[in-house]
Amino acid sequence: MDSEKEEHLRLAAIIKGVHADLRKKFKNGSSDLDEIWNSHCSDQSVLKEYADAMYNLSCNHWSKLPQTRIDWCRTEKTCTQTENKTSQPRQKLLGRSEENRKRISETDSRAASNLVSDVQAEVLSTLDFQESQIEGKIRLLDVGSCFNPFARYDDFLAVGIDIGPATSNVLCCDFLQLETTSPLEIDIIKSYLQNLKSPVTELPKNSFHVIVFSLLLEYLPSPDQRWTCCLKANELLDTNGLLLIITPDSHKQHRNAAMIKSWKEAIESIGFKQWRYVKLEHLHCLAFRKSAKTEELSVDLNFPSGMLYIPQDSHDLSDSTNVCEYSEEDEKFFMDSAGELPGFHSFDEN
Ligand SMILES: C[S@@+](CC[C@H](N)C(=O)[O-])C[C@H]1O[C@@H](n2cnc3c(N)ncnc32)[C@H](O)[C@@H]1O
Repeated sequence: MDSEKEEHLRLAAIIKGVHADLRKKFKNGSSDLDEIWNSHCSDQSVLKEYADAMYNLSCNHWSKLPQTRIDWCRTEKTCTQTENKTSQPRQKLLGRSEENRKRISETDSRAASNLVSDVQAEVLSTLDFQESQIEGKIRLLDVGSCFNPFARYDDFLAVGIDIGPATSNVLCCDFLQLETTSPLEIDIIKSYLQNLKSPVTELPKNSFHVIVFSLLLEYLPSPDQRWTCCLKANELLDTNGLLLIITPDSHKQHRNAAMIKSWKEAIESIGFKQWRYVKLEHLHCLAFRKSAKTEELSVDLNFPSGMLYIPQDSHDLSDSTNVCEYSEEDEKFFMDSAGELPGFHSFDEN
């Protein structure tokens, strides 16, 4: 095994170990979820080791994958309109009305990927847009940001938050504990966000055009925590804002289709409409548009939390006492990701 492959395995083991350890503690039920979570968030050595491993994997290993999750978030029709051949400013895409959503979805299914074709650009140019435009940069909150990969793009005023930041441009914040406060006037939001300091304990409602959960939800051991994150995203998004969820899955699309359907149903029940869905080789990428405020909804907001399940939730870890067991899903994601690296074939070929 060459040294690059060994290093990938070492880093992947750190990530998988933290996920598996949290899941095991949660399933053992020896202490309650809040206690497990608070103790995890105060374990600086584990958070730092995880952050360094994730940063290293993302920048030195996975960035070689043909299409990364960050590219997907930035791509045309997801968030911004790169290489736009239309006369519409890119920010206007976020203000698209629900009427246009259907027409654009048809284009999406034809495209099946995020490639910007002339045909799509033509279709986009014929669309009318809502009056409301976004002035200035797109305000983007990257939850579980690790190293703020969006900071280097001029399109965004990117706020990266994480319980264990890997870089200094990410603010310390536990999204699960974050309080949402009254909305701010539009002309002061920008300077408010630019002047945030660690630790961030509160953010004003309706402040963001885009919220990103990239590989965040599967870090959390309980569906209730995933649910809390989605409810909070609704509160922090402006009307028509986008919630982008990226979750790993190296299986073919149909394998976890029921899970994705369940997520869609759950998230749509709290004031979102699915805007876009793409299955990349190793990832599901989902975009939801905020269509209503949670306080305007009559549904029981605690009802569908179990619908935000992941396959790992149902794995039985009860027999494992000291050893952290990795789920099949974790294993496949990391193996396949490494398999994409230049010079790698498969970990099975030893
Ligand atoms: C798998 S990493 C993903 C990092 C980055 N988003 C990416 O796509 O490469 C998950 C990140 O979520 C962070 N995280 C988990 N729970 C969090 C929470 N409640 N609030 C803020 N960050 C959290 C972890 O510390 C970790 O950095």
